[in-house]
Amino acid sequence: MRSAEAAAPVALSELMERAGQSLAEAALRFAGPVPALLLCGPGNNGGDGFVAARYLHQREVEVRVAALGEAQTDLARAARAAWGGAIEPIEDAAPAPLVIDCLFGTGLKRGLEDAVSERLSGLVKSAQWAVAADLPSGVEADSGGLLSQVPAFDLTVSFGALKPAHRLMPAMARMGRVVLADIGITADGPWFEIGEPALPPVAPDAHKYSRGLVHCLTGEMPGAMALAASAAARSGAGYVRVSTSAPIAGLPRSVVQVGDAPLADPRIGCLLVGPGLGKLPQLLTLALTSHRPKVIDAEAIGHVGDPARLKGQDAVITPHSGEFATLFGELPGSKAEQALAAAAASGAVVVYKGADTLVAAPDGRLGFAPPAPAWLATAGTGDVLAGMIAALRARGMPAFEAACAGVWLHGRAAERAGPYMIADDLLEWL
Ligand SMILES: NC(=O)C1=CN([C@@H]2O[C@H](COP(=O)(O)OP(=O)(O)OC[C@H]3O[C@@H](n4cnc5c(N)ncnc54)[C@H](O)[C@@H]3O)[C@@H](O)[C@H]2O)[C@@H](O)CC1
Ligand SMILES: Nc1ncnc2c1ncn2[C@@H]1O[C@H](COP(=O)(O)OP(=O)(O)O)[C@@H](O)[C@H]1O
Repeated sequence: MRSAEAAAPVALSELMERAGQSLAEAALRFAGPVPALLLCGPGNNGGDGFVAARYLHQREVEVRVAALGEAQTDLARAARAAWGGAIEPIEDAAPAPLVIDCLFGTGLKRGLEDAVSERLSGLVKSAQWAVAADLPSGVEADSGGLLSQVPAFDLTVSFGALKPAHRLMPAMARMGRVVLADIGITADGPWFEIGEPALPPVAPDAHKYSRGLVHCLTGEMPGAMALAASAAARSGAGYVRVSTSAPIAGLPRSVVQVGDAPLADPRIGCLLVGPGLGKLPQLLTLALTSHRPKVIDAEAIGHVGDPARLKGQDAVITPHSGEFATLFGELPGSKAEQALAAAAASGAVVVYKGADTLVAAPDGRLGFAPPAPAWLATAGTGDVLAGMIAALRARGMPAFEAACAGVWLHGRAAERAGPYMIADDLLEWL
């Protein structure tokens, strides 16, 4: 973000003007012309607040401004002077129906003082609408951590680009709706928000093998693999084959159940191992003898042991936090940094699941999932995701793109399936 700012073709004062105007417009559209209280901090986040106050006043909204100390940057000082209206000390500020938090943004270095964070929380709780400028004050921009108590906002207006905290827990749960205001700069980092994927078209001369063969290795709990294999079949694979020692109930009839099959079969577009595997590490070892692309999920992740075993395997791994810790131990840094370190250590694309799923590639690319419904937190949804990614991989998408596409489609399917869905229902919405 800071490098984007430095490279921006427009003056910083103009960026602040645009940020403040966007904030005012977004708050007005969201809350309507109700009396507003802007809380302005000492840095440029506070400067955005003074600009927004000026715009709201021009739009005939009743505005009050409360400041935390004096402005500390030239830009903020200029914005404060241009406001020209009264400024109350934050300790004395009375509540208002609309509270706009411009205390701190990306420059926050430590938690807010207790008295300030309590004041902020009190004003936010008593407001009808609470809006945060760029980031709620107390949120650490890069990690998504909370440096002090952060109340729940209804709307967060991010300037120029989303920051990691907009997509990482616990911060993302405090932001309400997040909107991105275009202020004329673009992010230039290696990370991005995963968007709707462009899926490979079905070629006019396609046949079932060219559309992608997913081969699944079943373990001790065939139900989990039934979910994963069904998801692969519903995600456009031309052929889904399950090797199993006993017939699995509940699989679509189009999914072929076999005994042993050679894993070196060049028609295999993706091998899937893990869902329902149980205590059968030998099946992972078998999968790793194949040179075909693979998705490694669930218990199979725990059987890897040394992440370096995955080097050269062309693998996507899909751990939740417990499986991640089993394979990689306690890594330092934010969830994003941990996922990137894990991808580098294993050479695999890492789908680090949870309420804030992200996808990391060994080359440093990092995709943050858009928010998905919390009702995905139900048994078997991870199996469905693994099957979806395996199908997309078999259809020819590269590992990172297939993982990102699977995550995006999974979240949207859950939205359509509704709050009382079970993992089986998700299959109907792929
Ligand atoms: N990056 C960009 O391109 C743009 C940024 N803008 C705004 O500028 C913000 C960043 O501005 P700044 O870098 O000035 O940072 P902030 O406004 O977030 O605050 C930083 C200031 O607060 C002090 N500080 C940090 N933590 C504190 C604490 N706990 N208690 C007391 N003081 C503390 C710092 O020493 C510094 O003086 C963004 O979040 C955004 O709102 C916009 O003006 C538009 C353009
Ligand atoms: N609170 C949540 N909000 C959004 N998605 C969630 C939440 N909790 C879990 N998920 C998603 O649900 C899926 C659960 O997968 P996993 O933990 O492997 O479950 P299982 O092993 O039972 O299939 C993952 O895709 C994860 O990202």
